[in-house]
Amino acid sequence: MNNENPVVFIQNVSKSYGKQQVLKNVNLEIIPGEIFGLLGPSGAGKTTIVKQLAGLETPTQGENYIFSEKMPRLDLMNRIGYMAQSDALYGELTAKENLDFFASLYGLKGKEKQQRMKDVMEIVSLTEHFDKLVFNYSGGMKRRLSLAISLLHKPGLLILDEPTVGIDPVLRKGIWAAFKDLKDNGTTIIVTTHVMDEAEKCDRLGMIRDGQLIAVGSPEELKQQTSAANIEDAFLAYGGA
Ligand SMILES: Nc1ncnc2c1ncn2[C@@H]1O[C@H](COP(=O)(O)OP(=O)(O)OP(=O)(O)O)[C@@H](O)[C@H]1O
Repeated sequence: MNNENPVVFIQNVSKSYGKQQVLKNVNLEIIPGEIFGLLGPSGAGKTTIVKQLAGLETPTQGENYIFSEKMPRLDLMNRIGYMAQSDALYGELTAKENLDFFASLYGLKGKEKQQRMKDVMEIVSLTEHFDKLVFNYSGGMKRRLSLAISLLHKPGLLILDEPTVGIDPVLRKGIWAAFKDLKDNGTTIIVTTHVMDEAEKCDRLGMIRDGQLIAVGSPEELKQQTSAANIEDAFLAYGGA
């Protein structure tokens, strides 16, 4: 931990939908410039956490702070990039038109907008598909376009819900290289995943099961503390079965 204020501060957060409690007293700090992974099985509560951080949901109890401001806050939206689990794209438009639409929403204009659209398409290796209708994109291409859109306004905090689902290993490697570059430029990144080799690439991980954070630490720390050979075994040792 360093002395800077955390980018994300989750304080005693619980969430219920009707009678079902899906988050149970979650406490977490995410520090500037780290890649933080939320790891857990389907239904554990990962999406619920990141939706709250993106300002799309509110907790039943507790508070979420981003850049020291209590969420949700509309004026923080231009400092946060959010990529949802399902792609929110316009199929009848080209990739370029989709980018143009979202870039305008973020207030980008003129040459800067055009340049930024090119840059983000390059990051996700879609440059040659700029003018293709999104309807004709594959699932993995749509994921990459969604990622490109989340990067348009150079957010300080990037929140990515299963960003690499449906993306082949070669492109996945490229995307993780892009995450490292963004991190090196000071971006803080949160990714949800249940892919173990991705979890290994995070600076720190939060293991979540049944709405509870059961362990937080670097992949090395988590393995050492449980004498596990890999993250999957560490997860099991913390009770993540
Ligand atoms: N709007 C909602 N109304 C009712 N229940 C919900 C709602 N959103 C989420 N849930 C429930 O909350 C629990 C946690 O869901 P969540 O989507 O956060 O899990 P997850 O860890 O992201 O899973 P996955 O990896 O499958 O996306 C699940 O039991 C889910 O059914």
